[in-house]
Amino acid sequence: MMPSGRGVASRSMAVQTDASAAAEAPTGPSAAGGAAAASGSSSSSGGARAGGVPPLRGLEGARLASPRSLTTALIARATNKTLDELNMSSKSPNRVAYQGVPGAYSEMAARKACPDCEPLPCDQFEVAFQALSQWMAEWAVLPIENSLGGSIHAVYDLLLRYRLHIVGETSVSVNHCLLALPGTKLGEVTRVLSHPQALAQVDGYLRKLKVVKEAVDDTAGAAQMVAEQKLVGVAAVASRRAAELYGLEILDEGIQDYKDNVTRFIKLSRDPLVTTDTAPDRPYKTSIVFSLKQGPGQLFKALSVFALRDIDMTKIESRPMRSNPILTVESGAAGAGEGTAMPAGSQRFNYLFYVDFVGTLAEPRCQNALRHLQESAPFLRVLGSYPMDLELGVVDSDKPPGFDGSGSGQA
Ligand SMILES: O=C(O)C(=O)C[C@]1(C(=O)O)C=C[C@@H](O)C=C1
Repeated sequence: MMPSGRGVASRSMAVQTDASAAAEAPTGPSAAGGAAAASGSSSSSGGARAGGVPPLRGLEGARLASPRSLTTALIARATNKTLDELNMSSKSPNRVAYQGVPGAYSEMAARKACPDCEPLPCDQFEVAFQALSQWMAEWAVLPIENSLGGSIHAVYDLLLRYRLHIVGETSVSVNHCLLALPGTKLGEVTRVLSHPQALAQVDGYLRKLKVVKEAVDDTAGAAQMVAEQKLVGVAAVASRRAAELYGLEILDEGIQDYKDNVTRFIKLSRDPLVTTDTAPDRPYKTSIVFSLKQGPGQLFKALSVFALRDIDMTKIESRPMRSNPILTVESGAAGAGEGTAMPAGSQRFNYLFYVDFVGTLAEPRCQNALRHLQESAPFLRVLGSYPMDLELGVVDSDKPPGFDGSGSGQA
């Protein structure tokens, strides 16, 4: 039940069913600075509904008890009909796609990043990418890393496959609760459902409880399942808001193994955010992905382009290059040094490197660094340049913006 990915980029409202038309990754020439062309997109007005998406109006007009998420199958139908099935306004231009159902941490991040938007629940990460690519949403907000669990690899892989742009980042402080049907005692719980990241974040706690863990698509979805199916002896790891939305009792709170549990989310748009300001009043971050030439020292050379210019690198992540996962070592690629080297013709894995650094594409030193990087990177793509979130986790998941009228975080 883990999210997976495949995708399409389209500029029309026309429905695309063939997800294999994905903007595939690093086969073409370098694309440094590719994000610098179009103008940034923004606008915000109306459309938000308190408490999330209302229940689905079924095909016969019946109202179901709980909201339904956008799925690949729904996307493949006519767009307006799809929105109608989700009981969402087809007139609202400001939808923000997120993975999960109302009460998910991703919904809180979406509300924080796009305060005036209507959250569009999607059942998989990839569906959120598709909703944005196909103009069913104006933004998508997706988790990219967690302070305890690390990177969310599926989102990194999807970033490469879709031609979307990172235009913001935001973070949510994740405070997990153990939720069950009202009247349940902690000792009666034998099975616990949640998102794999959430289960990992409360691993120590659940070990002590000696329960069976079961992964589902999102935390709030787990709560919804326990409530709707009236699962006795089963608990969900989810937010306090999920308990309120689905009528569950909070058996325990703050159960994550480490108190500081923050998830960083990225905000995606079809258009890049362009700044010509070489010294913006708020620091910017730029995210890139690149491959390397063969041979020793290539990663060192690549990263030195930032160090040489005093550019602060905030993150590096390597992922298998799925389109070309195995490299055959070329003759001459082993370097001139003495010692053990891989002989020509032997094979090794091939990687892509995702790097975040502080700076904008308008800054000459960043432009020079990327130009320099192209010398060792046969493939280079800018994923986005965007204002940095400087207050990690300042929005508590117990008090998400848009519910208490106070928060209006920005991304
Ligand atoms: O399941 C949710 O509530 C989500 O929003 C997903 C997600 C994740 O993918 O990491 C987000 C924040 C928490 O770290 C746990 C789960």
